[in-house]
Amino acid sequence: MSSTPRICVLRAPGTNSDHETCYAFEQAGGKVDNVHVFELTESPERLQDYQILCIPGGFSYGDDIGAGVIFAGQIRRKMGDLLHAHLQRNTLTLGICNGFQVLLKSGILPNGTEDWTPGPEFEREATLTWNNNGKYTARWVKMVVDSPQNVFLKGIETIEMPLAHAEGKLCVANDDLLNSWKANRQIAVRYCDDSHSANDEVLSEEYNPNGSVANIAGLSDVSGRVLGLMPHPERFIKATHHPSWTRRPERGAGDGLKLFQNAVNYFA
Ligand SMILES: NC(=O)CC[C@H](N)C(=O)O
Repeated sequence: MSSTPRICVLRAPGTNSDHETCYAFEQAGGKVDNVHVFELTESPERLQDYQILCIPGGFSYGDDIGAGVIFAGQIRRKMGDLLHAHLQRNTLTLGICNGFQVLLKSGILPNGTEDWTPGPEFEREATLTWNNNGKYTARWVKMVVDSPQNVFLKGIETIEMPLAHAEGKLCVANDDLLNSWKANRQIAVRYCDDSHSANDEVLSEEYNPNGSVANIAGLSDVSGRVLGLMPHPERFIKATHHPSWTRRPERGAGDGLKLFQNAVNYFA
């Protein structure tokens, strides 16, 4: 395997964060292609060329019938075997915001590399739905890492990033699912308060803007090779992206770059 991983940033009609996401992976030292989903459905074998697959943020298919639902259906029906083979290899998969919605609504999360099977039918026990405030909400949030085995989150304990979404509230069908995520360390990141504490008690809108169950901002699969998160690491690539940068000592790279560097360095 090459020491410089090839990265497929997969976009659909309505995706809007693909260029920033490509830039983030490039800054981390990866070799990136910005690929339209139809290119992959026409030439499925292309996915074998990549070590990292990333579904970036945006409004794929206009969020019609629920954010990420149509793109997720495309993945299950038209690219299922391809994705299954990708997950089985020693690859990484990242979904940011709309990408997380796609991973969850296709079942790639929480099932991940171990248990995901493609096909038209599947039982979904978790979803991302409308924020408690009923509005598209854009603001910076603080998070604590709860899944240190996830490749993307290696060495990160707390992190700040901006979020920007309408359908970011994670809901689960039952407590058993939540408990299994805890047992398997699948809760990747949680929204937290200024003292960086977060447990299952849902924090106020100031800290957990969508009202996600157990303050969950992102999920990992069991292997730690798949990550989906609502906030946008690609929007904190430089220290000066932070809204308080003039009052902070940090210069150079922003903390969001670490996720992309961790992914690229996994193949070094
Ligand atoms: N930034 C994004 O990817 C937004 C995701 C989706 N369109 C939503 O509003 O929920």
